[in-house]
Amino acid sequence: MRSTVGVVGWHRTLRKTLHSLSAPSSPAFLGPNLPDVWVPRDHTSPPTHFPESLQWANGHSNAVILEGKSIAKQIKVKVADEIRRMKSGIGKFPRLAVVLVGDRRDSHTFIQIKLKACDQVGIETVVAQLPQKCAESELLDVVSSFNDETDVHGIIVQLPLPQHLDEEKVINVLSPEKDVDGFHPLNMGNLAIRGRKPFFIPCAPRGCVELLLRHGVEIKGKRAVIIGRSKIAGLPTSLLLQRHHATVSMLHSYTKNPEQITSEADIVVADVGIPNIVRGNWLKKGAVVIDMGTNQVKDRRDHSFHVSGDVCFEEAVKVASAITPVPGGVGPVTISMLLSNILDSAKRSFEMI
Ligand SMILES: NC(=O)C1=CN([C@@H]2O[C@H](COP(=O)(O)OP(=O)(O)OC[C@H]3O[C@@H](n4cnc5c(N)ncnc54)[C@H](OP(=O)(O)O)[C@@H]3O)[C@@H](O)[C@H]2O)C=CC1
Ligand SMILES: Nc1nc(=O)c2c([nH]1)NC[C@@H]1CN(c3ccc(C(=O)N[C@@H](CCC(=O)O)C(=O)O)cc3)C=[N+]21
Repeated sequence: MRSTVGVVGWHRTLRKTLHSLSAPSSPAFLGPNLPDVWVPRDHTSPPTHFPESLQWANGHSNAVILEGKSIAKQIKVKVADEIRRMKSGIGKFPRLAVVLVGDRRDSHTFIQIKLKACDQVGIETVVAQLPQKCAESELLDVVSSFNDETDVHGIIVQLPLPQHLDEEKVINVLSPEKDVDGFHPLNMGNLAIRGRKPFFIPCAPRGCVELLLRHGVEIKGKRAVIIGRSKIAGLPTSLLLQRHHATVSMLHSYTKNPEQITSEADIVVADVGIPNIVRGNWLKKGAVVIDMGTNQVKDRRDHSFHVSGDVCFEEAVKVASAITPVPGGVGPVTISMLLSNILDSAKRSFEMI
């Protein structure tokens, strides 16, 4: 079975020494009134101001730029340190299996970013690459075989899948205990219901909340508007923000007059996939803006690509009190949250937690 799959290979850990920074303790990811078991392990960070990481935008605005790269680096240092201690203590380390179908340019870019990050912290990876036209049964077999491998602690199936494949069927087959993306209905359902505990919280929503907490943005009682309802970002972000006691509205492609709704929001999260859809006049003065959009835009003249967010930054920065840049905002923190989820999964498997 595995012979039909291009297994790119095991990427042995480089265990590069990421210079040690002060070790932050944990924020309560699932909201302030949840039991201690909810508090993620100590490789994530407290709700504290990090003045050194704040930058002030130039021009007409004094919006704080919610920079994600340095936060991601700090989390990576903690994860790498734990993995180093795991390796020297019990001689084991985490392994991630990545399933990549087809040849979408953006998916290949995202996978390269994930593999590099795993390599930096000492997570071993294996990639199963399937052709665009692969049969659904072939994909399901690959996922099932990774479910059965005890030394695989996390599995990600890069989305979106080609249209002929049933995404929900594939995610259903994933073992919820290896579902480090947090997309399995058991994990998503448990995220939705107050008092319940998923094995994993999806990475982009965790990245969004980590950024808000790190920069001291209050979530409780705030009006949050999420534009987009995908299972990767929009839906779980709305679920996580309600667990943090925000009052949440979700907008989608059938929403009429979205700018009316966003202009009442304290926190606006954009997860649409359309460059610059969110304009400055969509925002209330002083709103906090999280731009999850990572759109690869082709330059008409030289055919090169650049990354653009869903928010028109130049306009929004003049209105917002704080805003994430693209690139360098939520994206890198999302990746560090994936590393944190994989480490947690390995620790659970080794009965270290
Ligand atoms: N930074 C990060 O960590 C991450 C970034 N992303 C980025 O976020 C973007 C979206 O990705 P993804 O969620 O996978 O995309 P999807 O296409 O799965 O979802 C897009 C969502 O936007 C909604 N939408 C589409 N058009 C409009 C509109 N005109 N007004 C309001 N809502 C609209 C859709 O509504 P409907 O449901 O009605 O179709 C849908 O819910 C991409 O740029 C992606 O790269 C994604 C995940 C993580
Ligand atoms: N199973 C699955 N899990 C995912 O988590 C998943 C997915 N499928 N499909 C696609 C989306 C998108 N996503 C991003 C992750 C990192 C960046 C990221 O690192 N962005 C960098 C720049 C990236 C670039 O240069 O292209 C930044 O914003 O600075 C962006 C987007 C995860 N997704």
